[in-house]
Amino acid sequence: MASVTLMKGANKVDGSLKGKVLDFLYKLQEDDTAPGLHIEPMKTYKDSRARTGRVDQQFRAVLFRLNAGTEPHYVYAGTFNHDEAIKKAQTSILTVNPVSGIAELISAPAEGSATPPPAAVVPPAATGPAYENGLQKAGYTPSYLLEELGIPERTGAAAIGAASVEAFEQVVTDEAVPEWQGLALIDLEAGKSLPDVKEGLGIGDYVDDPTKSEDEKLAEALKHPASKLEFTYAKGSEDLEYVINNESFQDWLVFLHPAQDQYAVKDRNGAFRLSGGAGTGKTVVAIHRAKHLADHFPDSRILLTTYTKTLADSLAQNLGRLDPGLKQSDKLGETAVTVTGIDSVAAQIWAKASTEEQTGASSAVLGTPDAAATSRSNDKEWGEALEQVEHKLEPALANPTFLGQEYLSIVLANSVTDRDGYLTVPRGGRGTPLNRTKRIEVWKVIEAYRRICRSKGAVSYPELAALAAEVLRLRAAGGGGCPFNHVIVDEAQDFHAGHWLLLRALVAPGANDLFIAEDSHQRIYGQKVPLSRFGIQIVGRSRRLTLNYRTTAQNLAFAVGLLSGIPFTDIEDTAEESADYRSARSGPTPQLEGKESLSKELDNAAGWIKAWTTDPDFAPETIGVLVRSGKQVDLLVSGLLERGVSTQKVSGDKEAHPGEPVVMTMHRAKGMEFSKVILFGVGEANMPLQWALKDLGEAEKSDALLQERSLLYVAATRARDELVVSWSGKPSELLGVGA
Ligand SMILES: Nc1ncnc2c1ncn2[C@@H]1O[C@H](COP(=O)(O)OP(=O)(O)OP(=O)(O)O)[C@@H](O)[C@H]1O
Repeated sequence: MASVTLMKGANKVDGSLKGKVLDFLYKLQEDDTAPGLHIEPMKTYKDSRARTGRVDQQFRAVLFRLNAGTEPHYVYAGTFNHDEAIKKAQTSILTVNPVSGIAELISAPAEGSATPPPAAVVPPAATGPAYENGLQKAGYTPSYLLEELGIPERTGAAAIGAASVEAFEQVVTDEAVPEWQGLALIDLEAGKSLPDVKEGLGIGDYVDDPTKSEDEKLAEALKHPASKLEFTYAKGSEDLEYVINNESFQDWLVFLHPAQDQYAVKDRNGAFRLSGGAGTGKTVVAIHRAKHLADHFPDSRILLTTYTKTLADSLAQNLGRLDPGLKQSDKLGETAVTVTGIDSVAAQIWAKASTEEQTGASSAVLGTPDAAATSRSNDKEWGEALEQVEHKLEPALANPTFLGQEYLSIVLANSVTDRDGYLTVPRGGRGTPLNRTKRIEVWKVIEAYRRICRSKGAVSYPELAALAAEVLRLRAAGGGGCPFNHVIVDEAQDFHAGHWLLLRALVAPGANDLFIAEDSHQRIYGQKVPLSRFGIQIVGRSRRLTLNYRTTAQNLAFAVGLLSGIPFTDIEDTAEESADYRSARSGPTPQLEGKESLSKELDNAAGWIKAWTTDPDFAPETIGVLVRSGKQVDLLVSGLLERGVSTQKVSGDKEAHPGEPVVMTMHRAKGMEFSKVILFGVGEANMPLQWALKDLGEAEKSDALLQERSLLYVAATRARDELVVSWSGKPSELLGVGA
């Protein structure tokens, strides 16, 4: 028997070779002395542990053999063409970094060669705009980086000497530079302090233990949190299969950043909030946390929830990928992980409540015992209420946006059921002040709204959430307990007061009760409401992720630029930063293209899609064309078809099929990602949507504008590799590019 650790990239072999690699590794685990494996040491080597093994006639596996326990342990570094494998085995060294204690595979120049490893090459000089290197600015020197972190002086010098963003990225993403070193340099360059960088990577004071053999030290180092960025231990044959069969873009299933890992597994003594820019892995952490809690508390009932059904379906699918054996259940309150959208949770609780519970909840929330709740109301009923009631409200108050927000954030959030209650309830946090006379007028409309909805047997989604919360509250007060032990929320920035009431009622306050992943910059629905109002205390229990795994540094810079200078606050009203988001990937600069007519803009989009899809290996469905409104989706699909480009419209719960680029609204693209993205129609007429701002008061208008900006940020951050932004006529003011 032998045990095996796999290195990142182990899965990056051609599909046809995967089966052979797996066979080789199974046999290695069973018996490393089996003759068919041809495990051979190198004649010349830099590391005496280096071996190659025979995968087939042409391909060899590169391995490092450790004697650190009762059975041999192999670190598998990948499968390569015969000659390449020999060279890699001869020139690579598996070692423990003497300063950080992290395991790393480094390359040494081949015997007799004077060529230094790539990181020593001085990167090209700046070609783009003036670049201020954060390492230079902070006064770091190569010797300091070596002393404090163990980053070789040659790498440190190259990073400090980088004179452009591209040159810096070339250094930190160089294959010869261990991943943890690249990430540490990216963090330091972005201005993170050295102690924070060390903490983020789990680097403490490493002390060499002379009583241990070198192999024992290596085996220990492989367990360091930052070693897990590149090395993963395969427990048995199932683990081997899992890693090797992984698609290349699903590295997150196995290789977590130490910060991500920590947020996934650390016990919390109450609610906890994880924030972070788009693509920093909040969803990845939420999924890992669900699995971690299920593994560690096998008798518990866990809810993983988010804003929409589509996103919930994708969470369920990815949780299934992470752990195919994990019990998932659609039934609320089963010992399992339930993955479902928050509105569906509310609907299920209400539907299953007893008549007595429904009557009690309806009286407490709506002031009437008979909320039938058989259908859903929407904004239309506000229009009807305004028509039915004689009121003296000015246009800024007499509109569905203001009234809907007031109703949700003040009336429902505080279970106000009558006029006196409304006249005395505190309205802190609402932008538009209301004196007593105005409150009386507003209440008249609210009463009419409630009456109209009741006559239709309808409740709104927020009402349903508040009703479900009250059902649970009544049940818990009667000794019935809460349906869940742990609740994990993704995309929490869009949750409204009704949702927060429900979340609080779904799980009792206590250890690991609520884990909240959110990004205030991506709030595109609803109102921000302080969580403390709902008995959820996260002040001081909040952390941020800043490394973007999804998009290139160029796309990220563009997206973050959309937010710069605009103040954002998080769920607890604390200023939210965006300046320090960063990416370790590089790609083309986003293209901003204004055309004189819609027809020309369509020509342009068709041109991009045709160019991208000429490569037969490129999957067309990884192109996303995103627009502001549903109307534009239809226009685009037919306009592109006229130009010989067939696309698919994706809306609602519909899933995209392979073979065609996807056209959808920016709202629908929330939480998704594409290789290439065109943001189409980002002109003055479409963004911000003028009709959505009509008649709004100052506070509501500025919030609506903020949400339009966030929507553009959400849309721009869907692109992994390439981004094109186009418009016809004048550009949107949100782009800040001038006419
Ligand atoms: N440790 C990791 N290794 C490799 N890829 C990762 C890692 N963490 C995240 N990713 C990838 O980065 C992308 C973004 O991750 P994720 O969707 O979790 O981010 P997010 O913060 O939830 O983004 P958004 O807020 O935009 O929805 C995904 O493609 C994911 O696979």
